[in-house]
Amino acid sequence: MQLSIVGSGYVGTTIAACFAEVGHDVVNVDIDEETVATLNDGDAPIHEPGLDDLVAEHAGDRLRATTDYAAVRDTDVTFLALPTPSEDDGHIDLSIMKAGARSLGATLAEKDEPHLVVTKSTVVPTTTEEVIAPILEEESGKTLGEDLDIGMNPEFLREGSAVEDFLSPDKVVLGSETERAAGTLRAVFDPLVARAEDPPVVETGVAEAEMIKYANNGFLAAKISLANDIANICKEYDIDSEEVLSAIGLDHRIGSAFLGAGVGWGGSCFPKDVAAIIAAARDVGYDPAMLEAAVEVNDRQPVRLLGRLREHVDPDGARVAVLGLAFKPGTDDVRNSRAIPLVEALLDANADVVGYDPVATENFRDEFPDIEYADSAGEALDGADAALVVTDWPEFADLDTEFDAMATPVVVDGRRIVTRRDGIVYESLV
Ligand SMILES: NC(=O)C1=CN([C@@H]2O[C@H](COP(=O)(O)OP(=O)(O)OC[C@H]3O[C@@H](n4cnc5c(N)ncnc54)[C@H](O)[C@@H]3O)[C@@H](O)[C@H]2O)C=CC1
Ligand SMILES: O=C(O)[C@H]1O[C@H](OP(=O)(O)OP(=O)(O)OC[C@H]2O[C@@H](n3ccc(=O)[nH]c3=O)[C@H](O)[C@@H]2O)[C@H](O)[C@@H](O)[C@@H]1O
Repeated sequence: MQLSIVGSGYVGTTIAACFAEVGHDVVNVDIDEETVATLNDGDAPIHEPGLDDLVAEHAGDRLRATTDYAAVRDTDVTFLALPTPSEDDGHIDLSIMKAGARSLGATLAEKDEPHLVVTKSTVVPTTTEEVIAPILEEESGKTLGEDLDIGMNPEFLREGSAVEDFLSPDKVVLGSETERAAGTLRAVFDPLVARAEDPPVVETGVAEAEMIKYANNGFLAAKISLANDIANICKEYDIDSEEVLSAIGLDHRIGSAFLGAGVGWGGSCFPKDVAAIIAAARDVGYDPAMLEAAVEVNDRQPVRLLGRLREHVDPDGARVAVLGLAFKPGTDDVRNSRAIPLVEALLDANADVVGYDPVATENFRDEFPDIEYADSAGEALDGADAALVVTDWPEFADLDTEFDAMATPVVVDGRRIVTRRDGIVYESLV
């Protein structure tokens, strides 16, 4: 089929390359000329394992990119994969989605045949039907259910495993309100579902599909926060939280995934999506106490980590190595990294901060240009009065003699990743 995707970032580029891989012809529309040029050169504008190879294979053939929205007129289906950031008060910011829908609608005014527009972005319930669809109708002159259809297909890929997650999904969620839209969505996903050996395909309403995404992210974030709540109790009783959490994970009703206790969750989506659904719930008169508690526990973890540090070292004037700047291992993305509130608090306490991350240093330097950065963990630890481990990069598990170069070997581990114990003061957050 002929597909178009508006927005070629983490999601738009990943799904474009994967849709091309399963046999569709795909055109990405993006306002960023560098992104478009990079894609057309056969390179991926974002770095994800396996993505470069897919883009290189299909660019110029089944995959192309342009800044010109008119390209969507030669396609049957358009996916909107645009940013949906947070407003200051946590509400979803739909301004980019609205702008994209306006441009898309204006372009569709010139197309006679019916067209399906699918929300791929994470949007709060009723957005597609009550915000996007009216803009599309107004700009295109088309009528919903006649020569215009809408759908909603939430994305569950994780950064660092985006291609694998999209090509081998746990589930495919297809939200639609007409049989024609449902049939077109099925046709788009049939080759992927066949290739992935038939994952469950959930066919549901548009608003249900929007809510499934928030429920998925909200539940995962809350599961981590509950693990942290339990781990914090264990810590106060000097009980090994890892023993406790790995044991409960054996209960098939709980499962071991996302029980990793530590300094908490960050990234480009959990914080914004949990905040957005809390705000959307309050807008309709419901106070989501569990989701609010998940945020509260999460916000406390960096504070608790600094408290553990203060038990051993006064940060005022101390040289503190911050190991791990990315929001999670396997990515250079620092959006809402837990290192951000920690570095802010250390600087407020007049600490001398040196940061290290295997791949995220340059992105973190954009946020904190005035702190020192090291090219290795060993260099960061050399002469340091304390170390804070914030991201669970596998290489940190192998650190050993590097700690001997510290001025005072105090290691406060926010992710239970460091294995060395003898000859250092080791303090784990949980
Ligand atoms: N990043 C992730 O891991 C996941 C993100 N999502 C959701 O997918 C949506 C997109 O997120 P990302 O791909 O991470 O965003 P991104 O920020 O990586 O990419 C967005 C792209 O849209 C382009 N753009 C902005 N305004 C535009 C316009 N008016 N017309 C055309 N292109 C425009 C930007 O140039 C950029 O290339 C969000 O709703 C997000 O919550 C869902 C699952 C996973
Ligand atoms: O909507 C999105 O953008 C995506 O958000 C998350 O994916 P992502 O943010 O890439 O990363 P995760 O692997 O989920 O980790 C999120 C945060 O939770 C933390 N985490 C994760 C797992 C765990 O056990 N403990 C824990 O603290 C990580 O360090 C990280 O800061 C979801 O896992 C994806 O399904 C979803 O599509």
